[in-house]
Amino acid sequence: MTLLKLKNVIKSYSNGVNVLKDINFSLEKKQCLGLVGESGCGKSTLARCVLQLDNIDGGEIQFNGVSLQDLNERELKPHRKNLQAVLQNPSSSLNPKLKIRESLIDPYLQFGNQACLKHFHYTNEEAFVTQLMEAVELPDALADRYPHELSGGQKQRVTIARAISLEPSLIVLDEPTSSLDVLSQASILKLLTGLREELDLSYLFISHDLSAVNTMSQQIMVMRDGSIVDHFSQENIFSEQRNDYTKELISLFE
Ligand SMILES: Nc1ncnc2c1ncn2[C@@H]1O[C@H](COP(=O)(O)OP(=O)(O)OP(=O)(O)O)[C@@H](O)[C@H]1O
Repeated sequence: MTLLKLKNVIKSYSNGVNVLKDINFSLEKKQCLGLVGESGCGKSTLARCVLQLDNIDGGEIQFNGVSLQDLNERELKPHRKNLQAVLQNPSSSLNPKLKIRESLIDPYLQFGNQACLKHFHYTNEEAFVTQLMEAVELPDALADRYPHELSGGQKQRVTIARAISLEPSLIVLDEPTSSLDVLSQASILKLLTGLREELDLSYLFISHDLSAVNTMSQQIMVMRDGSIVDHFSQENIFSEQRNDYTKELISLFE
């Protein structure tokens, strides 16, 4: 079943840059759709538009069968709990003044009454935080620390725990590992794959790194200058039919 569908999406910035040019794709439930492209091609803009943090200038963004682009903030609220993000820099995603446990409980306090949780169970704040820390394989004791007392990889695990806490249908992963060292990158990608299967999540996984996208995604799209120039199933990545730009990206990781 289709979870997210973009139809003829266009977006320009006020400086006249046409960042998104007629974007069309669908993301099926419980799948990971990878989006790869070089710096400046429009990936983060697309992420912000899908997350309803930025408006589009034309086209349609359907999420769970509902067109989101014309909804006001009050109408969007029930969809926001199902639409979460893990971004590049975990330090800027976490409030430095809040202990980890306070950051982890915050989404539940905002949206909990609308959440229909199947995997996590809310009995009290402490037990809920313990379940989340366990899910992202972090020691419970770290929940009483502040973000600056954690490593980059640990902080990213916390932002993942926050993102999964309401069991959303979609998580937009925008370069989730690019601020981490190679070992932490691999373990975060493994963790994300496990969580997707365990919690029936869907991911839009955005990266400049085709190798990372290839390990995570069932479907892969290649973006260049604001357009999707190639779109294929992961098993067809090495097919002769790939376009020249995709082949160029492949040659970088072979
Ligand atoms: N708020 C803005 N106002 C004007 N132009 C912008 C704005 N945000 C991004 N741009 C421009 O839009 C284009 C796409 O930017 P975007 O951040 O979406 O690219 P990206 O593929 O995510 O790049 P990176 O991988 O470096 O983050 C760039 O030319 C950028 O300079």
